Amino acid sequence: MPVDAQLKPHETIPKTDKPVLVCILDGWGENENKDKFNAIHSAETPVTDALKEVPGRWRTVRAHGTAVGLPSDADMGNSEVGHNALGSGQVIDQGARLVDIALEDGSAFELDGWKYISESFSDNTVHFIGLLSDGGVHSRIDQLVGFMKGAANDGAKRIRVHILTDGRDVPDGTSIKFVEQLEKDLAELGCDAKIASGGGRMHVTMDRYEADWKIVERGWQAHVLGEAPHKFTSALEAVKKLREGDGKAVTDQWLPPFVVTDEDGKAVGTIEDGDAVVLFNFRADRMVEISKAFEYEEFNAFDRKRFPKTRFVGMMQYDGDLKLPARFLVPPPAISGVSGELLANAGVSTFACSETQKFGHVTFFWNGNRSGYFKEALETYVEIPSDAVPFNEAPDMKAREITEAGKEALLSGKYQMVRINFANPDMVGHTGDLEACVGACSLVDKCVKELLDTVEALGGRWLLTADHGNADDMVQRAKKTNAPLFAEDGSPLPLTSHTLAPVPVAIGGPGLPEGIKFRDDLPNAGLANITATYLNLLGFATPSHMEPSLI
Ligand SMILES: O=C(O)[C@@H](CO)OP(=O)(O)O
Ligand SMILES: [Mn+2]
Ligand SMILES: [Mn+2]
Repeated sequence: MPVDAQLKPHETIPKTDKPVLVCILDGWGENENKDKFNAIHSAETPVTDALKEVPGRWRTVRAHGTAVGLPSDADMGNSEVGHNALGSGQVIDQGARLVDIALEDGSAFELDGWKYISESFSDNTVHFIGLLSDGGVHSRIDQLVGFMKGAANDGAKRIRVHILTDGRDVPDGTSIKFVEQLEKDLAELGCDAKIASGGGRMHVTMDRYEADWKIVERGWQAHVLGEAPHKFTSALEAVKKLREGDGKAVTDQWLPPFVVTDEDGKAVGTIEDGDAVVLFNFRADRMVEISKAFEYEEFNAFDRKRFPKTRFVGMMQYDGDLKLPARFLVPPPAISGVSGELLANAGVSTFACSETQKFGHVTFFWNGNRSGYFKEALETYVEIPSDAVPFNEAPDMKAREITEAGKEALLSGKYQMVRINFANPDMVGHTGDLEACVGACSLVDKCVKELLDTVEALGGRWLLTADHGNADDMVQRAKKTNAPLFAEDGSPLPLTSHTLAPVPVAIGGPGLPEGIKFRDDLPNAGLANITATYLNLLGFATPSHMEPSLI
């Protein structure tokens, strides 16, 4: 669809010289389940509760499935698709769906990326590295199998898979079943195909936004060099043993790196000159660093020790600005006409801030998977460094620091738009620790108060929303009855993933003309409808290529 390059003034809402705040509560869903396992419901949230009572200025929107460009309505939302939608105002076919289509119609095997790696099939090894689950947030096992079958059909002699265990988009403990399933699939390929190395996604390879390069270094050592503190002759044994831990059980997300060896202790799948390497995750954020390690000649993040000359591809191109990686299997979604670009063209000054774990969400994903600025002179991006710990151990995260930075930006008078993301409900939600998550949600509610009070005092306008659910349900539930599920010892089975819940959206501020209310003819609105809504708050009309405004 052609996109508008310029914003036009809104017909009735005047531009304001006061700041407009857009605040994202990451992982804050509005869930029907309102028992104690809903950490938001259990938390002290007087501020966000009160917003629900304001007539015509609070509602929910859809944040999962087809409303955000995912293959089906069984797919939970996530930060990538959520922030893409919030930033662009469009429902775009996302990576998961584009890969499905390319596999279904066979086009994936006609494209340049596939031809490039095919040259390694007859004499070298083809390696697949990625997240092993059916979570559908970063990757899917059926897509991995689809590409491995394609490789075997096209003559690949030797396939090695380097697995990152999940337990975050899927329940903890499912790593075992996915390894069993993968081993069965590998045995059916009819070539020499094995799992070669692996580790938990939060500890090995899948770092993001340079929060901790050690994570990527561990992966490099295991996948490429065949070096890890733990060696096993079978991946299944590796996962089972490593979950037992050393006195204290370890969850799938946090398994240490391991290497699979033959009977003589030799790694079965190091990565060598001439090999092909495929990163099979479609989602970008956690693949950027490992892509740099494989692609960049000049590289200082850690000592690679050996830098094999590989035929390297991503499932997609992960960063449109950096053109990283240069080669890929399926072209990524083309996201154009995003709000950041239109606002920069209109001369609007913007401040964006979060902590490391969500920094790229409010910048990179928001801007349609671009890592740069549109007009640097108009944009200030502030990253507050995240702690490098499991976040139930420090559930406050950097919420206070983000609040301070946001208030300072609002009060400075330098910015017309201030964009904030609070990471806590999502990042603490992923730990499955209910108590920590309840505390985190209470704190975020207080931080929201401080920001809204600041906007109120300045006479500005604000919009508060979220990108998908997470903290709103912390327990696994029976499919039919929704009843919480418990382990044999009576402890609740933690839900570490996002949810399918819709998310709240609220608007307000003394600068907002009194009659402005949400319309009632968009019952199925989704996150993409929010973009035009905040553009309206900034005094601009809805661009023709965006989903309709909620007001
Ligand atoms: O941590 C992540 O990578 C995902 C879950 O897989 O969460 P979010 O989409 O909120 O970033
Ligand atoms: Mn998120
Ligand atoms: Mn998340």
